[in-house]
Amino acid sequence: MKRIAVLTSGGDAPGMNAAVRAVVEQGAHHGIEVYGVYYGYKGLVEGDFRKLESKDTQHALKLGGTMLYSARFPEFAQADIQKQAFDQLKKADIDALVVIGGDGSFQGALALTKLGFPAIGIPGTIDNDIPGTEYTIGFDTAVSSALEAIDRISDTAASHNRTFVIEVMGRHAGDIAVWAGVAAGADAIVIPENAYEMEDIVHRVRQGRERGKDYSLIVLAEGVSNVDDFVEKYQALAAEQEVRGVSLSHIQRGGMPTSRDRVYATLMGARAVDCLREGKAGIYLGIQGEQLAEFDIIDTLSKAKHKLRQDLFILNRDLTQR
Ligand SMILES: Nc1ncnc2c1ncn2[C@@H]1O[C@H](COP(=O)(O)OP(=O)(O)O)[C@@H](O)[C@H]1O
Ligand SMILES: O=P(O)(O)OC[C@H]1O[C@](O)(COP(=O)(O)O)[C@@H](O)[C@@H]1O
Ligand SMILES: [Mg+2]
Repeated sequence: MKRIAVLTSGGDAPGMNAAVRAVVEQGAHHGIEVYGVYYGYKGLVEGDFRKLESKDTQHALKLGGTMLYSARFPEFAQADIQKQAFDQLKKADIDALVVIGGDGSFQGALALTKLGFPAIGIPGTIDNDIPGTEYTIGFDTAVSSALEAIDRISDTAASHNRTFVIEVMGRHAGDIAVWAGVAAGADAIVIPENAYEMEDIVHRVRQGRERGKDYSLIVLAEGVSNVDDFVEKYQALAAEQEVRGVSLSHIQRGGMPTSRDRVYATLMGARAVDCLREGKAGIYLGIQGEQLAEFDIIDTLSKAKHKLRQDLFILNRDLTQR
């Protein structure tokens, strides 16, 4: 193996750069040239490749976002477009590809592998919504950023004895909401995986106030509802409370990656190169019980479901319920 390429795809996630850097350095360690593909699958089809050296990735390692840029390029689901990418890779004399992204991006990696071009995935998404792996690059930073914002909100919430509903990201997954909510000591966490009754949430918040709490926090996952609609329905049942809603939106997706995101990204970036050298493809990497693990894209992505930490959700519910 002489030359491999790496791309980032889907929503960017803090720590993606650390994974790119590990691919570049592990490649160099084995005498393999590494090319960066710019703008995900769009750049793959257009042949937007540039050789990466240590100096290109050294500083980026600690930065959020992705130095390779990213794109949502739905056209890549089409067979003729995939063939164009295959041809570009062959033309550039590239032997294998590392795809850093989410479940959608892994489908692209699988399509290329089926065409006969070896590709391997690294989970990079703040949502932590990929089956098999307990962890995705960017999740830890996103939770920390959401928590910092919630902590700031709690200062002003306390000063005015208000109830705040804070909408966090996660598309269809409640992981960011659960982790940020537990860490913030939220009065309620509302996620798409679990049904909820608005009356129950109002009741729980009222109980908290009766126990002397100064303010109330409800962490809402975006997959349930947008925050304005939720606040309207909540306020209708809790006329005595002064309620405010805020969506943290893309604030959660930026910023310098935490040490955990950088370390796991580095582990997975290096392992991806090793896997390709061992002839593995059509798989993605992940973490299980703090250890690196490998998952078959076909077997795991379509057949398994991502497991949310329900124990943490239940813990929070028990702590805030009488
Ligand atoms: N079924 C598919 N087949 C091939 N490529 C796909 C498929 N689904 C998504 N992709 C590619 O992966 C990109 C990222 O997917 P997306 O779902 O937006 O984000 P993520 O990878 O973070 O889940 C898409 O824009 C598209 O280029
Ligand atoms: O930035 P966009 O394109 O509006 O997408 C927002 C979505 O992307 C995410 O931030 C990350 O999702 P992916 O990593 O799967 O792309 C989701 O939490 C959110 O629903
Ligand atoms: Mg996704």
